[in-house]
Amino acid sequence: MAAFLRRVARSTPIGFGAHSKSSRSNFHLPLTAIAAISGGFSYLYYSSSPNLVHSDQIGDEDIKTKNIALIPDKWVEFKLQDTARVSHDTHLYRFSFDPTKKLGLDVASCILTRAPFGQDAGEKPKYVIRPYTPISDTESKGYFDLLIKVYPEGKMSQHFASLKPGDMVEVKGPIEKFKYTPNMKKNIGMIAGGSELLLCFK
Ligand SMILES: Cc1cc2nc3c(=O)[nH]c(=O)nc-3n(C[C@H](O)[C@H](O)[C@H](O)COP(=O)(O)OP(=O)(O)OC[C@H]3O[C@@H](n4cnc5c(N)ncnc54)[C@H](O)[C@@H]3O)c2cc1C
Repeated sequence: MAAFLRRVARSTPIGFGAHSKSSRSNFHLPLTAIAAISGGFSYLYYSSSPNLVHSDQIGDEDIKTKNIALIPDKWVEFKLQDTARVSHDTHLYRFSFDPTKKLGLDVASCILTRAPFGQDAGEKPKYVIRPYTPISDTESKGYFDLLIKVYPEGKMSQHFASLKPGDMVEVKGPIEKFKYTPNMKKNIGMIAGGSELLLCFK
């Protein structure tokens, strides 16, 4: 991981090699996008009616006008374009959508992902839901990247590990953890541990 972070700091491209030979599939990890602010998310399981749309079929005119792929109150399906192994237990996942749109996530916000996970007593589908923080530039159009550590018995991370290019993942967001605006504070200190990040402003 240390070597990976050094590469990130130098903005060295990491290739999606496993499924794509195109040099266009290389990508850069912007240092500014590493921050993940946590808090308040417990492990989530939902037994809910699907409120689902595909990212190419977004009908809301306002969302279309803003060229944003996410819809705050709906689960949107995104297609997995490619994956790349970063370490023995950590993988990059690139999801693609309309190349004229941005994902619609600000720095220090995250998304929710969900995957089917059995059935409840009434035989309705249950879902496992987990938050993730895309590491791609918030200005990127047509794709976003997740960096995910796969746990041996992790419900969602094992689901991610099983995905193949072309598979769909349901995403909801943005979940705004902190509204950051450029130059809002003179100094920002950060203390990071796992996915937790404590911000100190002055
Ligand atoms: C705001 C936010 C942003 C985040 N962003 C990211 C991100 O960008 N990338 C990322 O990788 N993670 C991120 N996380 C963490 C992520 O949401 C999940 O918590 C993580 O992926 C693990 O989920 P899981 O379903 O795979 O594991 P879980 O099923 O929740 O398991 C968690 C742990 O318990 C262990 N476990 C599970 N079942 C058992 C069992 N029966 N017996 C013993 N041990 C067991 C698992 O092995 C694992 O170690 C973020 C979290 C937050 C709060």
